[in-house]
Parts: sequence; C-alpha cells; structure tokens
Amino acid sequence: MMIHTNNYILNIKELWDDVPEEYLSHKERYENAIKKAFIVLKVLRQLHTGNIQITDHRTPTNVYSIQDGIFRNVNPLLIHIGLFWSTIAAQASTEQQAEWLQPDSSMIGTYVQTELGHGSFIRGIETTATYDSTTDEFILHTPRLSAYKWWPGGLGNTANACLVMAQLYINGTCHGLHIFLAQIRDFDTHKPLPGIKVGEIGPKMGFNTADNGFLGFDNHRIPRTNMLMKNVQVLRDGTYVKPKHDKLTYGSMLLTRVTLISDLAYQLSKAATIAVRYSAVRRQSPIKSNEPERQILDFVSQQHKLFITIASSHVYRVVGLWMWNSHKRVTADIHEGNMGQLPELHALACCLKAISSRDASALVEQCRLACGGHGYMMASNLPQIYAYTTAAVTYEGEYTVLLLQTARYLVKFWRLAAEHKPLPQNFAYFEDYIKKNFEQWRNSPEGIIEGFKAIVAGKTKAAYDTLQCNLRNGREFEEAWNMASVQLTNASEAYARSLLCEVFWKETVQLSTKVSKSLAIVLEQLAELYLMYWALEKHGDLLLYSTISRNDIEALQSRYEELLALIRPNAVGLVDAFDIRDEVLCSTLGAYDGRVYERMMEEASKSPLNEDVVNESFHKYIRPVTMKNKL
Ligand SMILES: CC/C=C\C/C=C\C/C=C\C/C=C\C=C\C(=O)SCCNC(=O)CCNC(=O)[C@H](O)C(C)(C)COP(=O)(O)OP(=O)(O)OC[C@H]1O[C@@H](n2cnc3c(N)ncnc32)[C@H](O)[C@@H]1OP(=O)(O)O
Ligand SMILES: Cc1cc2nc3c(=O)[nH]c(=O)nc-3n(C[C@H](O)[C@H](O)[C@H](O)COP(=O)(O)OP(=O)(O)OC[C@H]3O[C@@H](n4cnc5c(N)ncnc54)[C@H](O)[C@@H]3O)c2cc1C
Repeated sequence: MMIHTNNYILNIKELWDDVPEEYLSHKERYENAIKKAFIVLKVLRQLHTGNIQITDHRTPTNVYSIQDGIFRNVNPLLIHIGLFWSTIAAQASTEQQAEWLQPDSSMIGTYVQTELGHGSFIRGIETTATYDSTTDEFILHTPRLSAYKWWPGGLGNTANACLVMAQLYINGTCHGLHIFLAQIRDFDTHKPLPGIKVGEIGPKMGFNTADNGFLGFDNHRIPRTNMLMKNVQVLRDGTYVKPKHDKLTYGSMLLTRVTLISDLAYQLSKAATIAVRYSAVRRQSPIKSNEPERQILDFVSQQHKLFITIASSHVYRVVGLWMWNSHKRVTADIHEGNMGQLPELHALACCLKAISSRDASALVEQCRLACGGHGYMMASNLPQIYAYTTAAVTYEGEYTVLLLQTARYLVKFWRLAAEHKPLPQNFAYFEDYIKKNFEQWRNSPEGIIEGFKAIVAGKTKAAYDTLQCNLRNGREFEEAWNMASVQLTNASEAYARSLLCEVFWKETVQLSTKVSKSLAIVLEQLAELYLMYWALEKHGDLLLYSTISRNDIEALQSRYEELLALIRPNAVGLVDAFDIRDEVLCSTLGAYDGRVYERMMEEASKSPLNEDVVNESFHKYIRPVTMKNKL
C-alpha cells in the first residue's frame, strides 16, 4: 500500500489527545502512551516489511520525530525500538539474530544495565550470571538490594523480555560483564515469571509516559544460548572464548551516545522554533520612547539568547552526522578484526555526548527564559523539552564521568608529546604548544579554531602537570587522577568545543560550495556566529593560552554584534526551515500561524479547573471561612 506517512500518522485519531496529557494521572499517562505506542509500532513494522511505503521525500526518521508530538514526552517503547533490537543486531551471533530478530516476534524488550547501587561504574554491577554446565543454563541472580536493576525504560509494565548486563561466572571465575537475553513475563498472561520481581519506579522530572522499572532475579534460569555471542562465547563444556576487545560489550552505549547528538540537535531546533517565532509575535516596550512597542526579537540581547540556539542546532546536526559516519566506518573495521580506531571513537563520543547534552539543556532553558512568563506554561512545551533534554546529561553515561573518559585519551597524547614521541597528525598541536610555536592570533574562524586548540593543549598540560605533581608527592595514580579531575574535565570540555568548532566550520565551508550563494552566506554567518560566541564566552581561556589581545577581543565583540544584525532578518526563515510541524511542536507559543494569545486562551479553556463556574471546594473549604468572617 502506498501511503504518505506523515498524513497517515496525523490522521490516526487515537494518536492525538483531546485532553492534554498534563491533566492525566501517572497511571492514565502510561496507559494513554502505551495505547499510542503500539499503534506506532504497528506502523513501523508495516514500514519495515514494506506493507506500507513512504511517498513523501523525507525519510522514516520522520516517523520517529513525529512521535514527539504524539507522546509529547517519550514513547514508552523507545528502548525496545532503539536499544533492545539494535543491541541484538550488534552483539548477537548470526544464529541468535535469525531466531530473535523476527518482525512478528512476541518479545517486547528493554536494556537492563543500571542497578540501584551502580550506574556509572558498571564494573561494580552486582547481578550475576553463573554457568551451570549440568543443565547448560545460566542462573541470573540479584544478591542484594543494591543489585536490583533500576531505571530501564519500558521495564515497569511493558516489557516481557530484556537484555540484562551481568557478571559472568564460570567454575568460580568471574569473566566480567556480559549481556544475556532473559524473558521476564509470560508472553500470554504478561505475569512475571517465577523468580522475577519487577515493577515501576514512580514519577520522574520528565519521561513520565515511559514506565522505567526495577527488576530482581531469584536464581532465574535461562539457556546458555541466551548469552549474546557474536563477540564472545561460552561453549557447552564451560570454555570461555574471549572477545577481541574487552569493551565490545559496551558497544550499545557507544552507539547510543553517537545517536543522541543528532537527537539533541532536533530538540534544540524545536526549542529555537518556539522561542524565535514567539519573539517575532510578542511585542514588549518601544526601543525609542516615541515609537510603538517592538517585536522582542528586535532586542539585541534577545538575539544573543536565541541565535546561538539556531546555530547550535546546526552544529549538532552536522557533528551528529559526522560521528554517525565515523561510527559506521569503525564498525566496519571492527567487523574485519581491526580495533585500532575504537579508542578514538569512544573518546570522541564521550566528550561530544557530554557537551551536546549539557549545551542542549542549557539552551532549551535559555529559550524558555527568552519567552518570559509564557515560557513557563506547560502549553509552551518548553518545560517538557527541557525535562527530556536534561535527562540526557545523566543517562547513557553521566556528564563528568564521560568527560573523564576523554581525559584519559588526551593525557595519553600529552604524555607522548611531553616525552617527545611521535604524535598522530590530529594532535600535532600538542607538540607546537610545548615548543611554544604559537601562531599569531587571527580574528577569523580559522584563527578561533587554532585558539581553541591552544586552549586544549594548555588545559591538558595543566591537568597533566597536576597529575604528575600529585604522583611525585607520593599519591597512587587513581588518587592523583581524582585530585586532578576538575582540570581533567576542563581539558575534555575544551577538546569537545574545539572539535565542534572545527568540524562545523569545515563542513559549512564545504556545503557552501554546493548551495546557492545567498544560502551559503547565511550558513556561513551562522557558523561564524557560533565560533565568535564561544570565543567570547571563553575569552579568559584564550587570554591565558593563546596570543589573543584585548583589542582582538573587542574586535570579536563588534563582529559578533554585526552578525546578530545580519541574521535578524532571516531568523524566522531559519527556524521555519527546520520544518517542524505544529503537531510535533505542540506549543501555543511556536505555532506557524503565530496565533499565540488565541491558542493560549484555547488551551486554558481545557483546564479541568474551568469545568465548573464555581468549584466545589468553594463550598467545602472557602465559604465556611469567608462567610464566618463576614458574620
Ligand atoms: C535509544 C537510541 C535512540 C535514540 C536516542 C534518543 C533518545 C534516547 C532516549 C532515552 C535514553 C534512555 C535510555 C538510557 C539508557 C541508559 O542509560 S543505559 C545505561 C548507560 N550507562 C552508562 O553509560 C554507564 C557509564 N559507564 C561506563 O560506560 C563505564 O563504566 C566507563 C565509565 C566507560 C568505565 O568503564 P570500565 O570501568 O569498564 O572501564 P575501565 O576499566 O576504567 O577502562 C576504561 C578503558 O576502557 C575504554 N572504554 C570504555 N568504554 C569503552 C567503549 N564503549 N568503547 C571502547 N573503549 C571503551 C576506555 O577508553 C579506557 O581505555 P584506556 O584509557 O585505554 O584504559
Ligand atoms: C531518564 C533516564 C532513563 C534511563 N534509562 C535507562 C535504561 O533504559 N537502562 C539503564 O540501564 N539505565 C538507564 N538509566 C540510568 C542511567 O544510565 C544512569 O542514571 C547513569 O548512567 C548515571 O548513573 P548513576 O545514576 O548511578 O549516577 P552516579 O554514577 O551515582 O552519579 C552521581 C554523581 O557522582 C559523580 N560520579 C560518579 N562516578 C564518578 C567518577 N568516577 N568520577 C567523578 N565523579 C563521579 C557523577 O559525576 C554525578 O555527579 C536512565 C536514567 C535516566 C535518568
């Protein structure tokens, strides 16, 4: 059947709420979301099997992005779709995939790793999987309360199967973390299987349409063949066949970190669309006292808050794609047995996931503030976008913990540089910094990129020197590392920013050769604005580590203000170009037609508190007091 997918989904009535979901109870929210999730899943399956086809020019990602409008929050099957299947596809053997990856599978799964006691430090995970060679089974067990799994999306009520991360024991030897497929609920009755204690963890700051859950195993047995065996095997006699790299088990986290960068770009484009369109409609105060009130978008300070959000959305889209292509390349190499590029990919994914999530949540909040009081309304959708975005700072690798992973990589190259050993080309600037081969400052995108590299070198050196000093003072390495950790995370953050600037600028310059001249001008203005913004934000670091002068900073400031003025006439066009439908934006402030106040009033009329002219609490609580006082 040939179907225009967007319209098809938009026309499925059950997917769209009459009552805004904020007015539903915790239970109703889940039930409403799960109803919709299975309609969407059916559409995705039909797309997958070719039973329906897309006829518009866009890609199936549209089906995913339109979900933001359907759920307003999050699809409770996100982990089933995004992590469960992809982990099986990446980590299960060919035979396992043939058995488990059936389009009509009864399994609704989730990814179960985090425990009550351990999230970041996954080597500390306490759930065990002990091989019993007499029955050819693994015994999954939760030894104590802290080992209860806690957080996985969809686990609370929806999933009947899961991929569980547990410590593998064979004949008393621990072989570390491995992934196992476990059925947890009966496929027919949906009741938890014997030996399974499972439930939902309760309301959260966001993600309340997803049933995040807890799970404990009481000596729950699964077949040996349920361990994911593409990269590592346990044979029938209990022989352990090691993987080619001991972190291949962490592959799903790596992939999700890469994917998240693009998802965050999309969240940023939603927030920018709402705030920019609203700022074009909203008038507040004249600029000159004898003039009418101006669109708030004309205030330069408002442009400063918003244009960086537009630019950042482009940065993360471009860098997300760049990382996606790197991931594809490295995965193909790994397939051929070459693990050489994995450490670099991991280091890049860690710092870019950390900084993209932190930037995105800060900028979404900035967009909310830029909408004044109306941005605080749930109907603006900015609070929901913020709650969704800020969760990404924590899940899939917590911010600081990931920055410290990248710091290990930077310190390795600094050590090589300090010992005058050969460096890869992309770290040649470490050697230049040591030899004090400083370039003369240039007030240009290329100059700023060089300046950021000098900051990375300077901060890595400072962290490394502190580390060495701690070691010389007799500290053990881990302790010395912890003592230097503030400086180490600073170095990683700078590294991420230098990558973002360099990749974005180079990709924009390349893209500019392929589009019309007028579009190229706007794209380059946005890219330049991004670099100038961060150069000004980090001017203290530039003064410390590069050859920039006070005069240069003043010139940067002028150019930055010039760019704000140049972008202003295109601001609304730029957010319209994100092409996000009103049904997905779900915002009274950001709709395409600009009917902000009308929509706000329409939404207010849906409040249950407006159902009765006089609420019954008046008779119960207010009147007895106010009337008594009158007497
Ligand atoms: C779903 C996708 C679709 C769309 C996305 C959109 C939205 C998403 C929406 C919702 C998301 C909801 C779900 C969230 C799910 C989760 O959160 S799942 C749980 C995630 N948990 C974590 O991320 C835990 C973080 N911790 C770790 O990753 C590790 O503990 C660690 C911090 C990396 C440390 O590991 P470990 O202790 O084993 O390591 P060390 O012994 O210290 O050795 C470190 C060396 O190992 C190298 N390393 C580490 N990880 C990797 C890797 N993945 N690949 C390659 N190499 C790795 C590291 O470089 C060190 O190397 P060395 O310096 O040479 O020693
Ligand atoms: C919305 C949401 C969805 C989630 N979905 C899933 C899921 O589907 N499946 C799943 O398995 N998990 C899931 N998680 C769990 C998530 O992966 C963890 O919360 C995350 O990995 C952080 O771990 P933690 O909560 O234990 O934080 P902690 O590690 O306890 O962090 C707390 C603080 O300690 C600091 N800290 C910890 N270790 C170090 C260190 N070595 N050095 C310096 N500082 C440190 C951190 O920086 C942080 O400030 C989800 C979480 C959320 C919020």
